[in-house]
Amino acid sequence: MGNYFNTLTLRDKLDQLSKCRFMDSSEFEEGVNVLKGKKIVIVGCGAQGLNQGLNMRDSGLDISYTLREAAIKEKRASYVNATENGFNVGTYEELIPTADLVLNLTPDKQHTSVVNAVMPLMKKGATLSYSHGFNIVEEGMQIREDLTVIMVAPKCPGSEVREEYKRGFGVPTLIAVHPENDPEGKGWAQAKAYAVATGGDRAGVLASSFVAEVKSDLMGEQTILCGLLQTGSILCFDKMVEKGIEPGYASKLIQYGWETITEGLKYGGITNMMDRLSNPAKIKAFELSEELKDIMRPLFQKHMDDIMEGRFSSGMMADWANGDADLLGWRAATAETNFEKTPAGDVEISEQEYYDNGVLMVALVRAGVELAFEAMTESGIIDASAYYESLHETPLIANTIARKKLYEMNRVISDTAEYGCYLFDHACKPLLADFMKTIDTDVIGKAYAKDNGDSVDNARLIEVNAALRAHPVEKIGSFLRASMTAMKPIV
Ligand SMILES: NC(=O)C1=CN([C@@H]2O[C@H](COP(=O)(O)OP(=O)(O)OC[C@H]3O[C@@H](n4cnc5c(N)ncnc54)[C@H](OP(=O)(O)O)[C@@H]3O)[C@@H](O)[C@H]2O)C=CC1
Ligand SMILES: CC(=O)[C@](C)(O)C(=O)O
Ligand SMILES: [Mg+2]
Ligand SMILES: [Mg+2]
Repeated sequence: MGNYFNTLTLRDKLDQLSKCRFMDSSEFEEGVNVLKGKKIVIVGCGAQGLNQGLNMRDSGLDISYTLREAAIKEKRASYVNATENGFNVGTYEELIPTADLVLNLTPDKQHTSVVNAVMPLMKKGATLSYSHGFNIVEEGMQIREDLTVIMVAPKCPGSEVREEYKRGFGVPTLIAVHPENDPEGKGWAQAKAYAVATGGDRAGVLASSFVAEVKSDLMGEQTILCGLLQTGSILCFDKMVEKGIEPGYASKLIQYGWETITEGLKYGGITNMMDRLSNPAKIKAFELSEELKDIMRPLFQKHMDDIMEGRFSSGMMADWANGDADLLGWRAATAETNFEKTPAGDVEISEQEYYDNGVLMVALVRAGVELAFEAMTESGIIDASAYYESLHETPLIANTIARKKLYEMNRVISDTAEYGCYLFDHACKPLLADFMKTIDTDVIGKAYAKDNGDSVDNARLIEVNAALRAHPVEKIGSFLRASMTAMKPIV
């Protein structure tokens, strides 16, 4: 086994990276029928496992969970998750032999051992499914040739896969069939039905590839989605406290601010988020984000290059081999940050105040979304995939921070995402040190007001508005959001 992507010719790499077809809703008219009555066994009842299973059962499918014997014996969280939600739970030997589909929803670091344990028990002609392409692409896992291998990858943290489904919406999802494993030609039909069962078809589905999913997913999670929200939370909090803002207020402004300002993003792209600011504040946010883009662009490109060339994966797998020493150490260090240790204050902050007093946060979101989108599309990832992985998923990650700060984000996202988030954060904080020295409470913690009140230069405002609307993420975004007719507000 080795990195499958690195064995491909450049032509094949580009071909696999460019697999990205936005699927029309008419392609899902069959609903879940292809999977009706099929035995679907989920390995692992964690962030994706539990929440996908709940959605799929509500969609009428036969779902059960198979866990490690130790998890059952010790009644671990995964066992409690499954049984408290009324699911049947069994060992591999009990459930895998009769399974029509086995969904591998265990942590990426466990995939090789899990698949090696499960595969011999799988009946002839069954299907193995993943929600991330890491094991197939970065580790080159070989699957028994009679088995069908598919991927249904929600572009969303597990908890929000369930929350959006309960609202009657869903989350954007990439589906794929592994070209080496589709012996009966049933992969796409099963992947489509699975995407309907999780609610993904209500948000948008891309017919993608294992390669395109893994390279874009690693990039989104390390940079804009988790890395930058972590760095931004810590830097903005420390700056406000340094400048005398009451810590409880500062904590609340950040904890709930990302969620509030990115709701504007989810509904109307960067344009709508920026339009929620006053004209002077919009121009200020634009100028700050232009500066942030210039400072952070090399770091975003480095992450994209490390992911494309396999350096990220080999670095993370070295930590796996070292007992997750870095992951666990960095997780503990995050818990010790002042932002994490300061509860949100008992203070009223209106929806508009989160925008008005969070101009720097708005600037960070614009800079991060555009940089991640640019780095991905410059490296062969198609715009629709880059949109789901940068702009649309940011509010879904922000929902987890609103629940229980960075702790909750890092708990819900995969260990792979968490590891990459810390890598980015460690590099980005020093990179922004000089920039942060120029920052004061006029752009974070207090409402931005120019010296001369709210007048602006019209020519400059027109120039800023045109620049915001001209970015390619806004063009593909308005197309994709047009099909999100079932999108609901989070409150
Ligand atoms: N987290 C997310 O939001 C997203 C994750 N993904 C992908 O989904 C997959 C699952 O990730 P995620 O939900 O985060 O995983 P979690 O860490 O939340 O799930 C852990 C589950 O896997 C079980 N498990 C751990 N190790 C083993 C093992 N060696 N053998 C059998 N079961 C094991 C655990 O059971 P036990 O109680 O025994 O430890 C637990 O049930 C990954 O491929 C990830 O990349 C994709 C999109 C988003
Ligand atoms: C939540 C999600 O999409 C991530 C960030 O890719 C992950 O948790 O791996
Ligand atoms: Mg992801
Ligand atoms: Mg991921």
